[in-house]
Amino acid sequence: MLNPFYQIVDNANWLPRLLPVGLKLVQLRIKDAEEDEVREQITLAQELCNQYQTQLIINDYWELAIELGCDFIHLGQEDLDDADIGEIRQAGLQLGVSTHDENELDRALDLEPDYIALGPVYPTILKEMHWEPQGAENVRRWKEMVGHIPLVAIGGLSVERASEIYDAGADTICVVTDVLYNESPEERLQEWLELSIERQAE
Ligand SMILES: Cc1ncc(COP(=O)(O)OP(=O)(O)O)c(N)n1
Ligand SMILES: Cc1nc(C(=O)O)sc1CCOP(=O)(O)O
Ligand SMILES: [Mg+2]
Repeated sequence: MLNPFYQIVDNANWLPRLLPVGLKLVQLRIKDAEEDEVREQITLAQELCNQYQTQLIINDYWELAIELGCDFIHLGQEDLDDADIGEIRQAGLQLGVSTHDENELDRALDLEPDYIALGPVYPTILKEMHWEPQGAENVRRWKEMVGHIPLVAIGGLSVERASEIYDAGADTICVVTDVLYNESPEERLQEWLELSIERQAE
């Protein structure tokens, strides 16, 4: 089962701050870096996540993830164009896939992924998106369509917006800025963890 709270970080240096608070599911999402730098970052993230028994998911770099013995990757639709899914599965990696519309969802479902992400649920300031915000209504629709596959909601989510999105059917909520751009990332993460523990108890 995926943890109900999922944090994306852009650098493994966040991990010594966030893992001691109790973060159990984290994605390393590095953009615009040399391969050696990414390799170092993944290795550091693996060491730290192992210490805290936290699930590490590598974004984009599926070949490095295989080389370094990672066990979970996240790929978007453009990443899928270049990825060798057979090699990824052969290496035993779990796979999460992004979706933004029903065509993308069909493609993702064919891959029998370990989770499906839907975004952007709300407007995000992190990156330019070509899709209108999905809203709680599409989270509900996606959950009906993905069935037993865990559904990850991403994009513009905050502690204040979380209950509506969990209620709509998201199994896990993934964020970047709500924690990392907060005045106190550790305190904001603590709020998320308390909320998600309450959800798990329900
Ligand atoms: C959990 C989660 N959902 C969606 C994404 C976005 O992936 P992608 O569309 O490949 O875009 P980039 O993140 O690579 O810019 C994600 N990373 N994680
Ligand atoms: C990386 C990413 N992918 C998205 C998608 O919809 O596929 S939304 C997103 C950014 C999420 O950041 P924040 O929580 O700060 O809005
Ligand atoms: Mg990607």
